[in-house]
Amino acid sequence: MKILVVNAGSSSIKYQVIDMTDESVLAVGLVDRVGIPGSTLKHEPAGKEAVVIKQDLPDHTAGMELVLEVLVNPEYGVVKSMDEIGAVGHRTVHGGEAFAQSVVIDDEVKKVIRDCIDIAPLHNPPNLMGIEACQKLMPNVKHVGVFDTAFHQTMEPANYMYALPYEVYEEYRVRRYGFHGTSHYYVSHRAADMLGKKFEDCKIITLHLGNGASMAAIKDGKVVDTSMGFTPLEGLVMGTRSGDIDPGIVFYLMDKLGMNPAEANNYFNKKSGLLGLSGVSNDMRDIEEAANNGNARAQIALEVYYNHVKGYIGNYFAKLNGCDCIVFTAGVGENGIDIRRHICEDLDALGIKMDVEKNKVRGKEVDVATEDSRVRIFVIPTNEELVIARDTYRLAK
Ligand SMILES: Nc1ncnc2c1ncn2[C@@H]1O[C@H](COP(=O)(O)OP(=O)(O)O)[C@@H](O)[C@H]1O
Ligand SMILES: CC(=O)OP(=O)(O)O
Ligand SMILES: [Mg+2]
Repeated sequence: MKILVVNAGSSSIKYQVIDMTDESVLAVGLVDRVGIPGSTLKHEPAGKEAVVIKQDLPDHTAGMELVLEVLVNPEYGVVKSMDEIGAVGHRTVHGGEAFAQSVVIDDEVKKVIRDCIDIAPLHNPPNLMGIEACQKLMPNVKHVGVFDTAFHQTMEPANYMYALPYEVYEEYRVRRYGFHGTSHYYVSHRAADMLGKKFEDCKIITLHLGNGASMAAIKDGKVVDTSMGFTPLEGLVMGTRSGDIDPGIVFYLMDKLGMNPAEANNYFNKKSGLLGLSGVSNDMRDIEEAANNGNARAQIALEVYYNHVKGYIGNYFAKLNGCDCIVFTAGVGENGIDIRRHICEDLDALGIKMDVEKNKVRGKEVDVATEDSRVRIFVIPTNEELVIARDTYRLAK
């Protein structure tokens, strides 16, 4: 069976077609600037040259229509007709407490995703648009929702409850959920393989450092804690998100800058983080370049970034009572050689010692710890699409 995997963001649609007979990737693609003039689709069929199509796409349905056209194109398509696609797997960010597993999407499931829009305003609306566009265009196949929150549902109340009046948990489900679960799941299982141990016997700290960034502490096959919380705003410094701050700042700046709640939400989610601190960019490569050229704000942005990550390593070390390995993944984690080096600097008291020569790698599964490091340091490229395809296949076949 061939599976279409869809990750619909607010102005983008990422997709892959995976043949489950051997899990080979037949095509990957990205539709950019959905709903913004100047939309483009970049389609990369395996073993062939990439195709770029420029065509304005007013909404996600128009974007998905173009994707489906491209997939069956006689020249650069990867299937003869859409009948060859057996099921569609959708990355879905917030599933609240409803899903600890992936599910076949029906009206009930869509209602839960809709109900969570309030608490995932950046992610759930485009996810839902992607699902509805695909259901309209492919009504006869199963659509499976794979939730960022699912893997973290093993957390105990000690780690998922906030010290707020208990009623807000009961009435509004205000608690910590955690995100990027599909990625933490994938890399932690790969890490157990690299350790040569059963997943259930490992203590693992995973660092998903992308544009959005989060960490997880995993023990006995369960997530003990993770850095994102009620929304994907908590935790590490991200491209445009502040991560942990004193919540008092929110009220103070709402007053000083005259922001209403929606404006404040936008401020801490989209104008903060590396972008806000540096004034340069949300992209880590730009920040590093600016810092190397002497930009003091970019340098501070990097130092704050490292500091948050180091803090969580210590936090999770304590919560796990030690750890077998830490795992770097996602765009920055897989490629940021200097970033990884700075994060691991002066952690030898915890038994974390990096071999800086071995660390000079990008996008490969490697152990970059010294021989005598008590804790292994793995670089593991994440593969959320493969996890989504596997779950979709399991539920659809
Ligand atoms: N060679 C590199 N060095 C440092 N950071 C990198 C490198 N390549 C990519 N990145 C960073 O990875 C981030 C994007 O990560 P990614 O996991 O693709 O994000 P997302 O999926 O959240 O869009 C960007 O900040 C980008 O700068
Ligand atoms: C949940 C989340 O932060 O996702 P992303 O990194 O794709 O923004
Ligand atoms: Mg990502």
